[in-house]
Order: sequence, then C-alpha cells, then structure tokens
Amino acid sequence: MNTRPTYIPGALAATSLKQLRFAAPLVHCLTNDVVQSFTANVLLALGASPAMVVDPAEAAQFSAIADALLVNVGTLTHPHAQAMLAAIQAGSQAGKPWVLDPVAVGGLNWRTEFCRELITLKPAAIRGNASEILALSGVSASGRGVDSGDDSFSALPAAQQLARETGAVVAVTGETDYVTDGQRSWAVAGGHPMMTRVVGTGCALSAVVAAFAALPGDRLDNVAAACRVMSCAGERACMAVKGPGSFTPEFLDNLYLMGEEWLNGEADNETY
Ligand SMILES: Nc1ncnc2c1ncn2[C@@H]1O[C@H](COP(=O)(O)OP(=O)(O)OP(=O)(O)O)[C@@H](O)[C@H]1O
Ligand SMILES: Cc1ncsc1CCO
Ligand SMILES: [Mg+2]
Repeated sequence: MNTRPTYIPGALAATSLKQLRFAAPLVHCLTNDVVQSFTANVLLALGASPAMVVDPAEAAQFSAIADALLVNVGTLTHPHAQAMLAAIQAGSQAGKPWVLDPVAVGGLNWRTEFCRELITLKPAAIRGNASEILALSGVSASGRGVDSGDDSFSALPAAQQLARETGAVVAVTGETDYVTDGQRSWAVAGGHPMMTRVVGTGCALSAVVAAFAALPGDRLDNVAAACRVMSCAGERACMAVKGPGSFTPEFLDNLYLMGEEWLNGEADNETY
C-alpha cells in the first residue's frame, strides 16, 4: 500500500518560480488545436516565451534552439506526428528536455501506440490526468475522451512505474496532483473543481511543466513547482469568479501577479 506523499513546501516552489521568471525559457509547443492561444497566454503571463512552430522541417530546426519542447497529442494528425518525432529527435540531440501530454491515451488506439513509441525517446517529464497515466503505463483506465474517470492517488503506483521505466518525472493531476521520479514523490494541493470546466488547464499545465523542466536543479522539485503554481493560480481565480466564462482573465492575472508567499500550502500550514 502506497503512503500519501507529503506536500511540496511553498518555499521550494517559490525558488523554482523565481528561477523561471529570471530564465524566461523559450518553450516550443507542439500542442492541440483547441488550446493554442490559452497555452501561449499562460506561458507569457508567467514570464516564459511560447512559440508554436509546427511544420516538420521547421519544428526540427526550432526545437534545437528552444529551451524545452512540449508534445501534446490532443488533436494528433499524421503530419503532426511527423513534426513531433522530428522535433524530439533534433531537440534531444541538442540536449533540450521535452515533455509529453498523452491526451486521451487509452481511449484511442493510434495515439496510444504513438505515445508508447514516444516514451522510449526519453521524455524529461510526462503530465497527464489519472486515466491517461494509467492507460499509458498499461493499466486499464476509465477515461472518457479527454477527461479522467480515475482518481489521481489511484494512479500514483502507475506513475511511479512509468517514471522508473522511462526516466521521466511523471505528474498525475486531479483534485490533488502527484509528481514522482519513481523513487521520490510530492503531492500538490490547491486547484478547484471548476478548473475541469474550462478547456485546456491541463494542456497549459503541461506547457508550464516544459518551461520548468528547462531550469537547472532538481527536476522533480521543478515539475512539482509547475503544478503548484498552476493549482495556486487556478484556486484563486475560481474563488474570485462566478463561473468558467470569466475564469481565463482572472487566471492569467493570478499567474502574472503571483507572489512567492502565495505558494505556501498544506506543507506549510495544516489549516490551509
Ligand atoms: N477536482 C479538482 N480539484 C482541484 N483541482 C483540480 C481538480 N481537477 C483538476 N484540477 C486541477 O486542474 C488542472 C488540470 O488538471 P486535469 O487533471 O483536469 O488535466 P486534464 O484532464 O489533462 O485537462 P485538459 O485535458 O482539459 O487540459 C491541474 O492544475 C489540477 O490540479
Ligand atoms: C477538447 C479537446 N479535444 C481534443 S484536445 C482537447 C483539449 C483538452 O484536452
Ligand atoms: Mg489533458
């Protein structure tokens, strides 16, 4: 039986956020058609730089220049798949980290096979909801399209196994996020159920994970910090608005204005 990991301390997440704002990493996003502009705005609000360069030849050139690459298979097509493989190869050759968001893996055969092929190419991190992480690691899952039908804690053993098999840091998100390198794990508090009623919060988080994966230091801590920054901004935004329609502007403002002390959570204060 797995014990629940402890929550990432706010000070640790704050250190990574400070580094991110200083480094302003350039993130090459090969992501789905639904979330392009939201993803770019989330990275910009945090102080990173997005670029969506999608043609296979240009994607290979650009991934070697960018600081990190995001591969999100949400609206996968054969040309997209070609660009993803080319970008991963060129980026990896240049020593750049890449991150996989296995959207809807498990429910659809081609993308499941494609993502299983991708994870042999040494991703720095994998970020998915519980159903996607369970399915990617070969456990049967109950996802419904792009949405999770599983609890994130129930997917932690699969996430740990996936991390050990691939060498990636694996983040499985939900009510609580869990981030693991296969040996050590953090829990990440915060967020709000309304975040699942706005498209692309997970996809944008994966882009933020790519930005944080470009930082020096402990990758487990940096990826958990990415999750904490997003859950913190999401929770604050959801508390301030009436519904999903006004979520995006409030969320972007919270990312932009985020104070390092906002990141304190369960790890710092039991009554949080
Ligand atoms: N029930 C919940 N309570 C609090 N926060 C949540 C809840 N569900 C998801 N979140 C938060 O929402 C964000 C997105 O996580 P989620 O697991 O929904 O990703 P996803 O299913 O891949 O999303 P999408 O595919 O729509 O981009 C994370 O920051 C996560 O912590
Ligand atoms: C709704 C949707 N369909 C394909 S990708 C995507 C974005 C959320 O994952
Ligand atoms: Mg998703």
